[in-house]
Amino acid sequence: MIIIVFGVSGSGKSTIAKGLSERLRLPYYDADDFHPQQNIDKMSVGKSLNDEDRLPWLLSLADNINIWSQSEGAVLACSALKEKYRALLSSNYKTDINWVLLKGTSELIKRRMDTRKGHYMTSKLLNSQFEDLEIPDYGLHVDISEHPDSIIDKIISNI
Ligand SMILES: Nc1ncnc2c1ncn2[C@@H]1O[C@H](COP(=O)(O)OP(=O)(O)OP(=O)(O)O)[C@@H](O)[C@H]1O
Ligand SMILES: O=C(O)[C@H](O)[C@@H](O)[C@H](O)[C@H](O)CO
Repeated sequence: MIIIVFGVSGSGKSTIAKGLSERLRLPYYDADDFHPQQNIDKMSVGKSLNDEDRLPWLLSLADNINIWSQSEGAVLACSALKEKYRALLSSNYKTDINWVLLKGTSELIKRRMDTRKGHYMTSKLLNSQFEDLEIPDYGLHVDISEHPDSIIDKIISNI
């Protein structure tokens, strides 16, 4: 089984994907760990990524999803903001991906990001993340205002 937890920066993807992987006993991966260094450097100086920056990253993730789907499966935390990014992520993979969108207001997410320590991504880029986000009409959409445990329970009972 492949689950992709997606949404804007700071929406809780890593927190929720990690928790889901523990509960479901599936390996956890964070798409942040697959960015080329130049993407990390760009975000670290407060510049948002464009389609060109994201392409090699998405292609390498698509290859990995293909590999994971043939072994133990995975829970992947990945922004996957645009429809064409999600199409790329699923292009090598024959069966359906379980898409889980974390939805919340920019005020709530900004508050959480501003108290998060030691992360290269600050809330300065949050507006551009919301501008890029294309909300699909498929997948499970979950409200992030609740405690992570209740969000994880809700996801598990709906996938
Ligand atoms: N449901 C929640 N309730 C309260 N705090 C939360 C919740 N989910 C996440 N957080 C906190 O919000 C912050 C952002 O969460 P997290 O790092 O998991 O988001 P992310 O989407 O993975 O971010 P990024 O894309 O920038 O890596 C963290 O400090 C995390 O502890
Ligand atoms: O598509 C993107 O713009 C990136 O994936 C970002 O979302 C960051 O990687 C992440 O949010 C930082 O942690």
